[in-house]
Amino acid sequence: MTTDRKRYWHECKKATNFISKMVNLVEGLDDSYQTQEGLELSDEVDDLLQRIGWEGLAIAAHSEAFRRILSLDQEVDSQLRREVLEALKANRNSLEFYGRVRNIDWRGLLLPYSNDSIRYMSPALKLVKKFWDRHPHELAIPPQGEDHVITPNYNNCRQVNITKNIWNPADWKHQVDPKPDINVTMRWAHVYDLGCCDFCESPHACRCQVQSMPGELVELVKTEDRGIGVRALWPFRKGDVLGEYVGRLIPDGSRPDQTYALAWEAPSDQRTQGKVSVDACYEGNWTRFVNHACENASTEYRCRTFSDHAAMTLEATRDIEMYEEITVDYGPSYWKKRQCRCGSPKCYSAKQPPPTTREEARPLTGRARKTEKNVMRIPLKEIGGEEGKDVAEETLAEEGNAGDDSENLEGGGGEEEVLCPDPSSNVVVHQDPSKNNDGDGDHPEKDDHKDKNYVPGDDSDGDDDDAGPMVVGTAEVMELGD
Ligand SMILES: C[S@@+](CC[C@H](N)C(=O)[O-])C[C@H]1O[C@@H](n2cnc3c(N)ncnc32)[C@H](O)[C@@H]1O
Repeated sequence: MTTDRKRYWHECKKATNFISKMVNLVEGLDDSYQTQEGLELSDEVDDLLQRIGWEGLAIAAHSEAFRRILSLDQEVDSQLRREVLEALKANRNSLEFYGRVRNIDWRGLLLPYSNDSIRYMSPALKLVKKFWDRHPHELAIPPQGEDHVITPNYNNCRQVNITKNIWNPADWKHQVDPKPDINVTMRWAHVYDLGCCDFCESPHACRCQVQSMPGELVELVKTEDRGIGVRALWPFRKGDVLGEYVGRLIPDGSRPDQTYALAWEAPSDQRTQGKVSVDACYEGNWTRFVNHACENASTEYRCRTFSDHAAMTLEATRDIEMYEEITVDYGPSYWKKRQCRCGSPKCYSAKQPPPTTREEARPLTGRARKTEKNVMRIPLKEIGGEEGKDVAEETLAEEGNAGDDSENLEGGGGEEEVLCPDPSSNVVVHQDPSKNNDGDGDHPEKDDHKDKNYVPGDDSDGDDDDAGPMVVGTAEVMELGD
């Protein structure tokens, strides 16, 4: 066994012992806890379990510091312990996301107790079926104080997580240059000169990968006024390649709403300019949720050649602290017709008065409604929704309340999943009945998608869906006409 594996194995063993102790403590089985302090501790643990559940406790159990905090053998300042426990309770969702992105096998720690009726245990084990079968970047943490986990969606379709770009010839069928039948971003396609690998300098397809570990260590959070954003769960360093901006590769100019469209351009070949866009509105990964900052943005997009293709990467331009929101500068042109809310004195939108209400926001972006042709909108009755009501709203939070041993944790009463096929593709998009997010930062119930007349790309409601060009780092996000 390598040292790392050995260390991990020891940590798991310690976490297992810790959980066993906690089970005994909660069940009052261990006499050694029947001291004055033990009784207090058992109350505190009980309280903690009601808030973060056994799953939260099992995730935290992998931390040496946390185990010490709840250890009777250690001299721990009770004030400090209370503060840590309070912080955990307040950040329960972050804790679960952390467990997910770090692949912590918290469930393995709890399974031995699945047949005993330990207090609060059964919701934790049932929870797996719903909450934990989602990719963590298909879920966003709500603002502090709220419990609902948010499922990001766009135009009522869940924003699914993918790991690779999608090239579908159907998206390119009217295209002459490049021709529809070949994915031009691939190195083996030899349509454009994509240069050598940026990392190993190989002129041929190589095995280089964007490191997935640090890149995955982020969580989606609902911001107050900028929709969903991304927060670091790891201290990144300047120069780290955090991830690849992936999505559907579509011809430049083919989608009216460019909120999530990023121009793909290989710097080694001028002919690539303005040809391909990486559109991540429906399929993409966490990088699409990185919000803009006019000043001191922490990352930039770059076009890199590596592995078997040329891709847009998101790279740290300075050190990023753990828990800091990751930002990128979209460039001034993106904000010509949108209102930036970064709050910086050097804000691109500073010349315009910031909208204080949605009403005031309208003139800034008020435009004629446009129809997004290649998105199929399914009438409610076809998807089993209630007449007169938009797509059903259930939140994962209802399913995922660890302290609640209710029936719907099992799955039946939870989320209704509807398939929303994009007619131009083979990819099936899951239509999401839960709360929406269209990037405007408003309460989901009041968002555009509740509006029957909502048309993607319409900015008359001031939510900045589409407007001028967006420049990110060295790349430019396509400007699409009306
Ligand atoms: C690429 S998306 C970023 C993720 C987005 N917040 C979401 O919830 O999906 C870009 C959109 O996010 C919102 N946004 C990002 N940064 C912003 C900022 N500084 N001020 C206002 N809105 C911002 C705008 O609606 C923008 O069109």
